[in-house]
Amino acid sequence: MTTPAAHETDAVSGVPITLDDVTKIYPGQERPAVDHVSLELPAGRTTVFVGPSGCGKTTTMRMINRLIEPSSGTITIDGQDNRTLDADTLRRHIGYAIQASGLFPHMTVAQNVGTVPRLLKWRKSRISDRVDQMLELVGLDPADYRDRYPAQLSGGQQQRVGVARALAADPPVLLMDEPFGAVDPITRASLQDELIRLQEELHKTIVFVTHDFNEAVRLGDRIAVLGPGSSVLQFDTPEAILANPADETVAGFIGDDAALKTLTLRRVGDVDLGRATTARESEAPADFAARVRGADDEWAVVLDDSGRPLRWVRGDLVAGMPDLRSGGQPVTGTVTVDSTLQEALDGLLSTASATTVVVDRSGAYRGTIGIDDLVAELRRIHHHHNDPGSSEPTGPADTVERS
Ligand SMILES: Nc1ncnc2c1ncn2[C@@H]1O[C@H](COP(=O)(O)OP(=O)(O)OP(=O)(O)O)[C@@H](O)[C@H]1O
Repeated sequence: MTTPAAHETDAVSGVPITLDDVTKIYPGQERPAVDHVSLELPAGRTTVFVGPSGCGKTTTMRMINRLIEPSSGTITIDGQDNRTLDADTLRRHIGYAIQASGLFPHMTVAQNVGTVPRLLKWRKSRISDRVDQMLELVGLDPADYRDRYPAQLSGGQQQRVGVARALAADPPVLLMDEPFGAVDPITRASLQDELIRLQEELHKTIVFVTHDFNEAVRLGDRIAVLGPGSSVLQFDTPEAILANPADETVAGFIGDDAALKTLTLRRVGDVDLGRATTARESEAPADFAARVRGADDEWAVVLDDSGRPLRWVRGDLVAGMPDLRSGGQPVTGTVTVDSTLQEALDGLLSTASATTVVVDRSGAYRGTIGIDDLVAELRRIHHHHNDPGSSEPTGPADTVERS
């Protein structure tokens, strides 16, 4: 197995994990909790196990770091059978974060985060530096937090410390068992954003267990939808599962809003932007009116002199306006190229023009997205995943395959 240090300069620091025909029958149980499961988890990617309570997600995950021993089958980590790895090697290679953080209540934040480095007998100064580095990574000021006890932290802060602890020895693999299950929805969303940011930087092989399909869509490069005995009902990119669920059970798990969930996977920058007719507010209405008539636009956009969108004006009313410094309706709900298409949908639902204005990072006008553009994009994605012969590019799904 390659050591974490050897990966430091690589784009991908994670390693592949393979489950080959793995079964777990708990003592005294007739039915296997995990029944002949085979899965290949790609290196440097987040794979989410999602499925109903009791289907065997946790058991499957815990067999990877041997907190649970399989009854039969083989699990390899970077090609090596995990039964041949001693406890220290497993600790060094696999971080583990669980629901409600699992922090030791009698230890400070610093002692909690330093748990695995201490077991690995790192020097004190190295542990201390690493603790500070990890706390900064998860957005907690070391000076403020390292000496607190878990009870002196909010639920979200505890989860951050849990993630910092799991990452402390820089393991290529990170197992996360419903790590954000015990916090409120807003904190949960911000922890999810943080994990996405961390993963963009770290490229670990992450295995993430959740009940929540929305969370799976948000975090997963791949989703394994599991049924009873951890049977793999579907294993694919979130987009492919949403566009083409393998069966009724998977479709039921997705819910009725597959299209809305798909919109969360695409960015505004992925689609061709529309072009509204625009004018600076210092311009004469007559010139603007002529351009709007030429383009046959129902709505047009007035920009300030720095190019930032100010107001929507009705095309047929422009000619009668005394100037462009007032009138019309304020442009609201703008999005940037980094926003999701769902955010664009939210934006356009709040405007009379049913169109969202897209701005760049400085707030200057870039283009528009209308409801027709969103419908066309959804059709394109659906067509791609339901027509194997199609060669149209699919953005995120292709990105996963390429890199
Ligand atoms: N130590 C144990 N002894 C006997 N049966 C167990 C044991 N641990 C789990 N099980 C059983 O194995 C099955 C799978 O449990 P597991 O915790 O892996 O499911 P899960 O999908 O993670 O569930 P949840 O989402 O509710 O956490 C369940 O039926 C559970 O009752």
